[in-house]
Formats: sequence, structure tokens, C-alpha cells
Amino acid sequence: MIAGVIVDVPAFGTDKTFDYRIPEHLEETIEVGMRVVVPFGPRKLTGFVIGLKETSDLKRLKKIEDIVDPSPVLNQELIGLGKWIANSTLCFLHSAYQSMLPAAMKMNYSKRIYSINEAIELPDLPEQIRIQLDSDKGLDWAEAQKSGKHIVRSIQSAIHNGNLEVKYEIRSKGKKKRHKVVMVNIPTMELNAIYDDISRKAPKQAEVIRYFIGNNETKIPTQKLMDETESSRATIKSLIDKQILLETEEEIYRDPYKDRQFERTVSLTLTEEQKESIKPILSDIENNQHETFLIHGVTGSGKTEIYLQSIEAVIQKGKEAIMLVPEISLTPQMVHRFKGRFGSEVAVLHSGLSVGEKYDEWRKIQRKEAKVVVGARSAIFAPFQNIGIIIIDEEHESSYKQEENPRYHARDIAIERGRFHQCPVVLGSATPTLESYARAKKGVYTLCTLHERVNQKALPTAEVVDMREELRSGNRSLFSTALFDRLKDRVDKGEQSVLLLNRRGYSTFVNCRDCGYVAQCPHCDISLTYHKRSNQLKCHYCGFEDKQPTECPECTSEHIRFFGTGTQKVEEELNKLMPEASVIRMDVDTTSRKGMHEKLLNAFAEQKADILLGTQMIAKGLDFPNVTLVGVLAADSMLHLPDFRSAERTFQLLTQVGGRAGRHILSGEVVIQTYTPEHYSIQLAQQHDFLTFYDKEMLMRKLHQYPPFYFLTLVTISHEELMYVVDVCEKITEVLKEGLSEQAVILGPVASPIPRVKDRYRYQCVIKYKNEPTLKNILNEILAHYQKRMQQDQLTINIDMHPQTIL
Ligand SMILES: Nc1ncnc2c1ncn2[C@@H]1O[C@H](COP(=O)(O)OP(=O)(O)OP(=O)(O)O)[C@@H](O)[C@H]1O
Ligand SMILES: [Zn+2]
Ligand SMILES: [Zn+2]
Repeated sequence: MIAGVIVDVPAFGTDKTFDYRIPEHLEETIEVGMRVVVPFGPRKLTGFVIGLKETSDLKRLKKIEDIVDPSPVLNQELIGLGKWIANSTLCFLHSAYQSMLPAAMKMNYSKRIYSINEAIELPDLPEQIRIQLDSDKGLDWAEAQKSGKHIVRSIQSAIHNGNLEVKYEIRSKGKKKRHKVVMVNIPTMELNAIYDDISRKAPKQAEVIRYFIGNNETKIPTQKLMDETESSRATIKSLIDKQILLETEEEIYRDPYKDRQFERTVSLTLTEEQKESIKPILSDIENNQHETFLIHGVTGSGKTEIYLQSIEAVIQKGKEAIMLVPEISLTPQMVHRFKGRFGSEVAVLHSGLSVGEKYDEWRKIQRKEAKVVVGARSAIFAPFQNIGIIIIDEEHESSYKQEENPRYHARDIAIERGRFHQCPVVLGSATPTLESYARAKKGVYTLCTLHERVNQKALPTAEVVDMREELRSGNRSLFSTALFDRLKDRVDKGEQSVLLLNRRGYSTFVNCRDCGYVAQCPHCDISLTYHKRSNQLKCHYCGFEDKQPTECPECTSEHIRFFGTGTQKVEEELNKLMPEASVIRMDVDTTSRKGMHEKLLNAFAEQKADILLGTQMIAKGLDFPNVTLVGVLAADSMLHLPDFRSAERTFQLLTQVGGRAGRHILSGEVVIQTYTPEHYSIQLAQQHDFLTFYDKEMLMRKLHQYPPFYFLTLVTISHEELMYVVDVCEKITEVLKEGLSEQAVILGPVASPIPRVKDRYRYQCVIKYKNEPTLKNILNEILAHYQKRMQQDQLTINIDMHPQTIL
């Protein structure tokens, strides 16, 4: 038998199936979808088996050496899906497959050196190195290279002379966790007799036997048995030696939620609007029919309850469900809602879990121990076999697009999988993307609208405050009088407030008041970010760190410091102006440690603070009954970014954050501070008027030839030498101009918005087009043409077929 294998060398020349012969002893074992170890040149690599056949066109085939997985990690559907991803996003097949698996299953390759014969004298090498060469583990080549040219050369000549040998080793990054369990190794009725027999001579051992007599369990983790019977390892060991007990190893799951109780919840009686929306979804589930729905429902309209009841119907049919939520709204509250309804049938996948935990959750799905997965973007690849529904909540969230290879959008994958499984795909949002809403209007998606909040509560009233007016009337603080008064009122009444500071486009840099100098990263063309806690400047692109300067390097003025308005600054001002208010601050700095995100939210939920101050991460999904005021400190901080989606993003953010207020018994109020109160995205968000916003924004997109009227493709080229980058980018632009139709618009070459990162210059060109059937071929030809230079010359060409932003 021959296996077709996709090897772990994501490069242009190797992006194809290689044939390997299956050795006899593995013939029965190897299946499509497994990973195997194969020889590749001088190396050993892993690869995915994506097909089996009887014969190959090639005569001399190498043999598969070993298997990595005892059972397939990809099923037929996922193998097909990988090809589709590779084709539609122009990525390598191996990258597509790898991205479907948890990080723990990535392979580590190492090259190790061993002595062939311990007795051989290698006087050129230091004692320590010789010991390692003679050991079982050998010497790691990467390590050896750090020990100096002289030593490296000696090792190389010893290899050449046949005194040392090289082995390639492969390990996966994550491990399965195991623990020891003991079980009774004799018929249970004999236990009493044995107890009588040994109780005098070995009372400790008898104690352990009695545990099993008095208990229905016949198998128990060794550690637990020792704890419960207060016995030692030696006692247990004697019983094992006597073959009364048997000890084995068992795999255990790391369950991040194991210490938590989830109160069971039941389905709520749906409102009329909810019933109308869920009806066609349930009918598709019943009839195994694929259709994409867009649920446009105002904040608090009960979309989540529709998801829950749809999933319930799917489970009842014996099928599985994928539920995607954006990373930042995958809060404990959210997990609770799903675990509360479906218990342990729910697997959760998000970046807050450790590599091992994620691996375990994935295996729970693989082994069919979970029926529902709730997770961020990559959960779309959950290895279910029998999917009955795929739901994407907050479908407008940009985090559903992966910004590195493979550059896929989870929405596209959802629809592709939905088609394969003939099941409904549900997209939900209070602020759908223009793309999705346009498709719904055209009838490509089925539109369901929820106009009202579940409890008939009015949407919170919003006030827009013109900050220019505030300045004119002498208020230089970050808070308008309107916002300040309301904040104070809530603190006095014991109600809670949420304050949003949109970080993007916000000043966090250090500059000189006298000459205007701004501290920049020496490796990237971007300003350094000031970190108060360490009093340091940091580059968020390359990690470069520097001390806060005491004088300006340009003009030696001492007036150089951080004048920005990050969340820390706001917190300080709040403390000064309203010392009686307690504040919880949530931003990248306060939530970087594991579990902090949850801790801070819990504290706020328990009303331990009056004000929750934070960045975008607080805008979504939170549902606190006592919150009656939401303030947005600078609504337009993102509006002026030169990005075609900036108005849409502003509208979405304001609508979402506004939706946090007054969701329960108390009514809510929203105050939006802005320097451009006349902008339609701000005015229409104030009026909760999605439809008018949609019409207006669609006109703008049409006028400027942006999605959804045009498709975009972004090509980014980078290299250390500026002239080289410009040259390659110019040539690529020319090729595109020649190959594409008259209708295609090609912008560029231009420097990327961040023109240099990690000492590499970046240039880009953007293609706007309606219908260019040859585009992918042309791009593939370009990649093929530059393949050598990409491998040998550190040239990078990145292609994003549908960029979320061209910023
Ligand atoms: N049919 C119902 N009867 C009673 N309460 C309901 C019903 N449906 C939903 N709710 C409750 O209403 C609140 C808001 O619902 P839910 O969170 O599902 O809204 P949503 O549309 O998902 O909101 P958002 O988009 O703002 O996150 C929740 O507390 C939920 O438990
Ligand atoms: Zn200066
Ligand atoms: Zn940098």
C-alpha cells in the first residue's frame, strides 16, 4: 500500500502530496487522517496521510517509519476542508491542516548527536560535551552550536569520520496527562476472606482492603486511596506485589472548570419575536437542511436564548453543535450559560486555557465525549463528525478573521462546513457587518429581526456631548460636566457605571513639549508605548524596551514625558476628582496574568466597585443588572483612522457598549463624549438606528469602491533593504496590472501604514475588484516566481485575499 503524505515543510516546492510506501507491519494500522513519521532528505519529518492507494507513478519510494497518532486526527471532511482553505486563502496545505489542530499537537524537531562507540577518544571536545554525547539523550545540535566555532568544527569532523552519528527526533509540544489508578485484582467476594487473613499480621494493608469492602468502587486513583485510608505507598505496593491489587496508568483530562458548580438552567418561554426567529432554524435542523441565517437583534433581545434552544434541538437529534463567540466575550458568564444548560457535554476552547487544557478539551470532542463546543475562532475546526448547527455570535467581530497564515474567516469556514453537514449556520449580532446584512437583503442569507428587548425595556437613552464646547467653556478635564454629574449621581445612589476608553488611536507615547519629539522604536517605525508600572517604554511590535528618558534627545529639554490619556491616566483623574468612588481598571496591563480578567469581572459583579473602567474588552457580552450608566470617553478616537471600516467600527462599538446599560429592572443612560458630534456613525448610534446607518455607509462604500461592492486583496512585501522591497513591489504591481481586467483597481506600490517592523521595510499594493477569475492564478504565479528569493533571501510576500483592514 502507498500513502499520500503532506509533509511538515510549509514551502512552495513541498506544498504537494508525497508518496510513501507503507511497511508491512503498519499496513493494518495506517489510516487516512493520521500523522506519520517519514524520511525527507536527510531528515525525519511528520506529515498528514491524506490518501491511500495501491500503486504510485514513482518507482522507488521511501517507507513510512512510524505513526504519530494511534487514530486519525483529521476526518475526511476536514481533509477536504483543508484543500478548500489552501485554495481560497493561498496558504500551504500543511499550514491549513496544522491550524485545525490544537497547539499541543505541533511538532518539535531536533537534531541530536550521539557517540557511535563510547570508547572512542575525542580529545578535541570538552569533557562535558563528551558526557552528553555518550548519554541516552545525546547532544542537542542547536545547543552545541552555541558552544563556539572550534567545537562545532570538531563535532562535524567526528561525524564525517563516522565516530559520531546524527539522529533526527520529533516530539509533540503537549503531553497527555496521566495518573496512577489501582483496582481490585481478585473477585470481590474474596475480599472478606483476605481481610480476615491479614488483619492481624498487616493491619495497614487490611485497612486498605476494608476500603474496598465498604465501597462500591473497584477502581480508584492511587493517590486518593492513600489519602482516604491514610496509608503509605509501601502498603499499597505490598498489596500490588501480592496481586490483590493491580496498578495501571490512566489518562486524565485537565478540566479548567472542574472546581466549579454550574447551576442547571432550563429553557425559557420564548417571546413572540424569538419564536418567529427560531422557527425556520428548527425546521432546518429537523429536515437536515443547510441555510445561513442572520439574526439581527438589538442588544438584550434574547439572541443567546435562541442559540441555546436551537442547540438543544440539535442534541436531541443526536447531533453536535459549534458555538463561536469572540475571545473577549468568552467570559465566565458566557461559559456558565452553556454549561448551565448542557452540563459536561460542553467543551470550551479559548486562549485563556493552557496548551494542555486546550488539548484535553479538543480530545474530549474527538472522542465524542462532548456534544457542544463553545469557543473562539479556531473552535470552528472542532473535529465533530455529525454537526447539526454552527452559530457565530457577534458575527461582526474582527477577531473571527485570522491575521496570519492561513488567513481564513471563521464565517466562511462555518458556511463551508454547514454545507457539508447540511445543517443551518446562524450569524447573530446587534450590529451585523455590512457584508452580511447586504447578503441578507439580497436573500443569500435568511434575515430574522428582533426589534425589542426581551423585557420590553427601552434601549438606553444616549446623550452626545461635544467636547469642543466643554473646552471652550473652560473644562479641561477628561470628563464633561454631563458625564461627571451622572457618574457622581450613580456613586451616591450605589448604582454602577461602565467607562470605556477606546485605546486604538489613543496617545500612549512619550513626547517633548518643547520640540515635539516622539520616542520611537529604533527597529520599527512606530512610537513606543509608555508603561507606568515599570517606568519603561516598550515597542508593541518587536518587544524593544527602553528607559523613560529624562531629557529630550533632540533639544535636551526636560519637558519630555508621557502626556497621553491611557486608562491609567483616567483612573488617576477619577481618583483625584471623585475619591469616594472605587474603580476597577481593565486593560492589557491589569489582565495579562491568567485568571485576572475573570477576577476583576467577578469583583465588579459582586458590586465591589462603583466604576468599571476599561478598553474594548469591556464593551461586549457583559450583563450586570446594577449598571445604569455607560460613558464613552472619546467616541471618535477610531473614527479618523484611515481605514474604510472605521465608521462601521465606531457605530458597532458605541451600539454594543450602550447595550450594557439598563438591561434589567433599572433603566440605563449612555453618555458619548466626542469631538465630532455631527458624524453619522455617532448620531445614528445614539438613535440606535442600524438601518439608516447601513444605508448611509453603503453609499459611502459604493462611492469609494469598497466592500461589499468590491472585493479587496492586499499584497504586502517586506525585506531589510528598502530599495529591494520597492523594486519587488513595483514589479508585482506591474504584473497584476497586466494580468487583470480593466475593471480592477490597483493601488500602490505604497509604504505600508507601519512602514518598518523589526528592521524590515514593508510595502504593499491593494487590489479592488468585482470579478477577476484569474486573480488567484496570477498571485500563485507571482509566489512561484519569487519562491527562491523567499527561501534564500529573507524576502516575504504576504497575501490576504480579504483583509479586514488595510491599515
Ligand atoms: N424568553 C425569555 N424570557 C425571559 N428572559 C429571557 C428570555 N430570553 C432571554 N431572556 C433573558 O434576557 C437577557 C438578555 O438576553 P440575551 O443575553 O440572550 O440577549 P442577547 O440578544 O444575546 O444580548 P446581547 O447581544 O446584548 O449580548 C438575559 O438575561 C436572558 O436570560
Ligand atoms: Zn525636545
Ligand atoms: Zn519595535
